[in-house]
Amino acid sequence: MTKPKVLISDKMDPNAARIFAEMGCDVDVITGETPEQLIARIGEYDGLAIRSSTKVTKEILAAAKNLKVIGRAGIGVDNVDIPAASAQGVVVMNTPFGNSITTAEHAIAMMFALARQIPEANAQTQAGLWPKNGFMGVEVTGKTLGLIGAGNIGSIVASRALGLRMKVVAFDPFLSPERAIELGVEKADLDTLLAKADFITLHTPLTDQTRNILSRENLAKTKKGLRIVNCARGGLIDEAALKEAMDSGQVAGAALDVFQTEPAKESPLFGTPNFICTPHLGASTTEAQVNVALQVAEQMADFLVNGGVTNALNMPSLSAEEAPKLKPYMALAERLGSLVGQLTRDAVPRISIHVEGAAAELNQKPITAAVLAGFLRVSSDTVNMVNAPFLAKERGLEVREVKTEREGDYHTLVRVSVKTDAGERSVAGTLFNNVEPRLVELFAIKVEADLSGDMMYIVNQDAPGFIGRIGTLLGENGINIGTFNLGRHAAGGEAVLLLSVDSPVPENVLQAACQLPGVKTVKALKFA
Ligand SMILES: NC(=O)c1ccc[n+]([C@@H]2O[C@H](COP(=O)([O-])OP(=O)(O)OC[C@H]3O[C@@H](n4cnc5c(N)ncnc54)[C@H](O)[C@@H]3O)[C@@H](O)[C@H]2O)c1
Ligand SMILES: O=C(O)[C@H](O)COP(=O)(O)O
Repeated sequence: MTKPKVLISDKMDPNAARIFAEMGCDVDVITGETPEQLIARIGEYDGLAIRSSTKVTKEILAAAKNLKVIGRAGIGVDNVDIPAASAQGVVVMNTPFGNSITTAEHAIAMMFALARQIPEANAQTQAGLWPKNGFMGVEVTGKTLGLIGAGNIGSIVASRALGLRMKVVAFDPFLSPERAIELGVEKADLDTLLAKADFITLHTPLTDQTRNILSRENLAKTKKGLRIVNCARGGLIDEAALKEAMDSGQVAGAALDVFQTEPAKESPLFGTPNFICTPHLGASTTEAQVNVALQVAEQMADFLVNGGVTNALNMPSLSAEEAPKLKPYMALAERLGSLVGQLTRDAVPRISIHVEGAAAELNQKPITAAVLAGFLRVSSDTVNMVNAPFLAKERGLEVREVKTEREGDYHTLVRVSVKTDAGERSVAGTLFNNVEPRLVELFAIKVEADLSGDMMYIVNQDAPGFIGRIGTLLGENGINIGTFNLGRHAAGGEAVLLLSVDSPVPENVLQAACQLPGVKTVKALKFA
């Protein structure tokens, strides 16, 4: 049997190459190539092991005729076109925890460097200036740290900051009150955090919701003299607005490990007093690099040699016998989880997954994992079916599984219910022809809808003429409706409308839909 061939295209700890070889793969380490060089080479490889430098674009994937798996030795996979990889059947794996401690430590190091102006004091001292009176720092003890994002890295930063006797205020819409108590942090909304924090540190992925979370408007709401640390992703801070806020004195210091454009060879922030930066070094310790290199090589080789799937972002972990039966259920489960996640803004302390009829005969674990992956992926693009149950536990989300073997109205049914402050809300779906996922119930209203692509969710008071008005609004804005699914409790009562649309609905159209008579809620939804 020919050995699988793996290319390591970014600088990686040598343990990765050793493990690939030991586990039966041929491995080449060729780093620093241009996209054109990679396109010319990639066709011969079964596996591609990367960090953040290699951008795995559609063009590279199109040339990767033999590629079966991409392994990211690290957390963020924003340098991989996952939809394109999935469409091509290429599994994308990451190592979700291997560099978390290291990155949290970098954030704390940056905070201290800012508080005591260490880089500039070092530079001036070494230049022979002995600037003894030029640097007056601040203590961190007793200060308030505003944590934006309280996931793996954010939680570690919180624990370290509490150890430094700081107060920690956390903004994370997916942080439950119970988990906040467990972490010892005060859960707050963003405006409260902005008003209270002496230091802010960011630990979220870059998503449509987090892009420019420190915008010009939000920077203006901060306490004067704030110090900011970003070791998560460039794009979370509006860099031009940050420069203005530093020049005006609103922000007393900023430390960035990540930039909107990387490599950041120039920036208006460079040279600004009290601005410090590192070249995306958050994960760069010996310990973290050994962790992620060993883990990515083990996972990828196990997949290429034995077919085992671990930490895949676009594929469930499954045995060969279970796979064909469970696959359509997992697609249904993931969509139901995603629907509930997208429609629930409040903290959710409990999620229940109830399988009924034919679904009750199957292994429920992968179904539950798929629901959790869909639900949690709304808040973090690094969630997969393997790490979702673990993350749910970490975040204090109680997961209940219920089985009813007897059939109800459908021969098979998966129901997902979440407990929120507003009460219990549930959605349910079935499989048509045993393979096609369909939503059949949405918050106690019977509907029938295929959850895919871009969609719009509208709750309105049932009244004549509404469907015409929404159709006209979308038509006038060039948005083509694919399917129209309507459900209501009773004529004239509350009705829900789920529309599939051929293109994303822009914010101004959502706002206009909100203004239509009788409309209570409008939300854009997106499904894989
Ligand atoms: N600088 C580096 O070298 C480096 C190293 C590792 C990770 N990272 C980056 O750090 C970030 C965090 O990683 P992690 O492992 O902690 O991820 P995680 O998924 O464990 O945590 C992310 C947290 O962000 C929260 N979140 C999502 N949307 C939010 C929003 N709109 N507002 C507030 N919070 C929101 C989520 O609920 C979650 O708790 C990622 O972007 C990752 O790529 C950077
Ligand atoms: O998401 C990550 O894991 C970090 O950004 C680390 O990136 P790196 O592997 O390129 O250092």
